[in-house]
Amino acid sequence: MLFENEPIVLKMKDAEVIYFPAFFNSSEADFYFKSLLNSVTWQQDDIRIFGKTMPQPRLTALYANNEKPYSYSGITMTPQEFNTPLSIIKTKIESETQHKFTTCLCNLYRDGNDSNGWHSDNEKELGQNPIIASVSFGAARVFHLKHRKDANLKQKLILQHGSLLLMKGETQKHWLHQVPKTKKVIGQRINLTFRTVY
Ligand SMILES: O=C(O)CCC(=O)C(=O)O
Ligand SMILES: [Fe+2]
Repeated sequence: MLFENEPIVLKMKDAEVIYFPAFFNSSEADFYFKSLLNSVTWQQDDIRIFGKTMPQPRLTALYANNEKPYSYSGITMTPQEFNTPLSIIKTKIESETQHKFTTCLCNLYRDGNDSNGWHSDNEKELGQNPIIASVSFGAARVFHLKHRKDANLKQKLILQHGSLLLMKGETQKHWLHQVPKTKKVIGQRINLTFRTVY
């Protein structure tokens, strides 16, 4: 199809969200899915929520081109150096966004029971109005956004294999996002969130 990778700018109050459904073509996306599944050092950390310790409901890994750690949900992750596939993907995203990223938080959702609860990427070390570039490979998953103050304002997207989602401007300040569990029988999904950690 001719315009399949035209970016979709979501009409959202207090937010700037842009979705590229086919940022990678299907053979590139297949290649990166397999190569990241094998090359990323996936681990399951314990998180603290409301004073309770529990295993995170997905596997994660942190990569960066500096030594700065990243902390969220009561855990502090120390980065490893970027591997080859992550570096290539980072360069392609930097050329699209005209923004330099330092860090990539990788998520592996093993099946529909893995998830990412309501949060915003508003950690201090990301600075004000951070740009977050989120790449998805593998099983398509639902992604919800909801406004912090106005319960009527919601968005639902299906993040496709090979897609890119950009969240910028005041999105993190005014909106929360999540990847809910699903009862559907689905395969693994890899998500990469590129960030700049100051
Ligand atoms: O898996 C996703 O699409 C979202 C990941 C996310 O929100 C995060 O890592 O902060
Ligand atoms: Fe997030």
